[in-house]
Amino acid sequence: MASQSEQHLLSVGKQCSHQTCGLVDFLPFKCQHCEGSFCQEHFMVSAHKCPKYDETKYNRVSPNCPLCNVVVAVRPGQDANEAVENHFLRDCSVMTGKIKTKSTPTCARVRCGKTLFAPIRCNKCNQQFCPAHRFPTDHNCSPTSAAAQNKTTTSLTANSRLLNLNAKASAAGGAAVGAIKTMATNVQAQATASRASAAPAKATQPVPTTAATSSSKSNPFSKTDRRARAERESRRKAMQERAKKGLLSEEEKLALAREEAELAQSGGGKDKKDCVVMNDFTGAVDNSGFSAVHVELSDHMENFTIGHDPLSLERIRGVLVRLEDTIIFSLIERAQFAQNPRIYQRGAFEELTALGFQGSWLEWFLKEIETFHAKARRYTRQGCCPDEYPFTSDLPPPVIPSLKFPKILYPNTINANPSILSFYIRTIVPRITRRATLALAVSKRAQGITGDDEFEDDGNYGSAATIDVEVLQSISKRVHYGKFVSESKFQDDPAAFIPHILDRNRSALAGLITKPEVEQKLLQRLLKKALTYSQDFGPDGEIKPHPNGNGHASVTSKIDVDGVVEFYESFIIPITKEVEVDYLLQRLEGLSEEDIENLKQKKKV
Ligand SMILES: C=C(O[C@@H]1C=C(C(=O)O)C=C[C@H]1O)C(=O)O
Repeated sequence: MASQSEQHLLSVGKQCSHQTCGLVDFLPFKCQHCEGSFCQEHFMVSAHKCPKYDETKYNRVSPNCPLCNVVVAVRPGQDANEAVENHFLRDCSVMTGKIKTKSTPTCARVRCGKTLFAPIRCNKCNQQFCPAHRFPTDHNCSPTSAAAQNKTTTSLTANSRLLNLNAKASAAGGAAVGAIKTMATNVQAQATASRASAAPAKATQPVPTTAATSSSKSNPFSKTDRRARAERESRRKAMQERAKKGLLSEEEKLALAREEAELAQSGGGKDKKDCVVMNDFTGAVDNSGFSAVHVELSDHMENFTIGHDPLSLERIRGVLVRLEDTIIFSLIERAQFAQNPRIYQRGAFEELTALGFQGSWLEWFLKEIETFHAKARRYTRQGCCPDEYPFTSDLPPPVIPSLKFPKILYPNTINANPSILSFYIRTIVPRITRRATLALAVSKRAQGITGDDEFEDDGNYGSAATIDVEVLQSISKRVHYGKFVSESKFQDDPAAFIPHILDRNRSALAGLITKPEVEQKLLQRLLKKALTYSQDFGPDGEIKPHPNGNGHASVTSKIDVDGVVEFYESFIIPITKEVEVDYLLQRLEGLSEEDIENLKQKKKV
């Protein structure tokens, strides 16, 4: 029984209102929602399951738009998804094309994203941070030049933006994750849609080298319009200058690209050309008097319908680096299945013979898939500037008008696909599927199936051939990108190449285009990528450590890592260089001696 003084003390404190607690707390906490008194253990709304707490009124996270990085306001009770969707449709400067007013910057540290009212710029990586992350050690600083940093930021693809977005989502906590995930899905859908519906017509209109032109909507003679045009032109030129220094934000670059496209569409009084001639192949200014204006949008963009310098060696190499990922991941997919040699043997399927098709199962897949892709205008006219080369011939014309790409490559007839297909079937498939093939044989022997039948196949003809086509298309694109490399190097210094082209000196040309340091770095990078991408992860994302046949101990590997490197070293790089030399040998065809002399005088500044 408590004494009198203790009784007195008890009257000072308050009993915890939690139904199972009742502790007398001398410094009780008061819940702002239900106004109950609680001890330290139960004062949180979650601890006493407060009936008066409204989650939507309090725990709201305002997500950042993944495209324009503006904080999207979410009204009390409003679904975050809905708020974000509305932002996309009405306010997002990237989705709507409105030139973005300067938004308040946010902390560049991943999973922070705090709105910065007093940004602190890191003098190493040139990004802006909140006070908590202003030091390089607090924000995983990657010291690069301001321009490169800007470029890196600029070249964020939709996907990498989405990755950042997911990082923000997990940092932002539950309420926003759904909205951000929905937004991420829609961003991808929008990005795909906008890529698919990219208006190529604008990019094909010539861009006059003269000063500002009148837009078709305005009156070219009115003073007000002239001033508006002049302002617009001076703003465009200023942005172009900043673009050259890599100082534009992504949105500004998109705005500039849009400005260029609109200007190109208004086109000026000159006769329209089918193609924007991105280069004068004769060495003289091309007869249209036009030269394209490029805006660097991203180092890795292959989209030739958006103006950027398609012959920048840095951009081209960026595409080759990105294609390494595509090739590795598609090989990882193929490695799941046994070799299934039957799908590469002509006449092995009587069902195909009955259809009148004499080729192999894989050749049938190539024909059917490429027929559909040709109708969807995947293959532009040969020799101009395609970066997609079919493995089959006699394909139908596109059902929609073909894209009028700007002329980038010199007309040529080079197609290395027959060699790529043969090497793939004879060398890559057996090596990359060896583990699955041997595992299949073990399981067949366990069922008493022995001899050749052990190694026959796992019956996944459709899956294996579908992935085969993907691998072949990615290797083909990579190898034929050598043409862009050659055109870029040729334009840098035509005089260095022309004598060897005229002498048909393959080894001298090969010596000019070969960059051993680039190749060496590529093979080192490739090994790291293959090791990383092929790791097996557990349900919690942990790496499943166990030794494997590759000799790279302690990590799992879904693919023959050494095989990937060998494919590049022994085939992909050599055949790329053969394509580069073959392209150069055709580079002067059809040019007069005067044209060739003019070319010799040119040197890229
Ligand atoms: C592609 C280039 O040209 C050559 C081919 C290379 C390749 O196929 O990876 C790499 C360097 C060069 O030897 C280049 O210079 O980047």
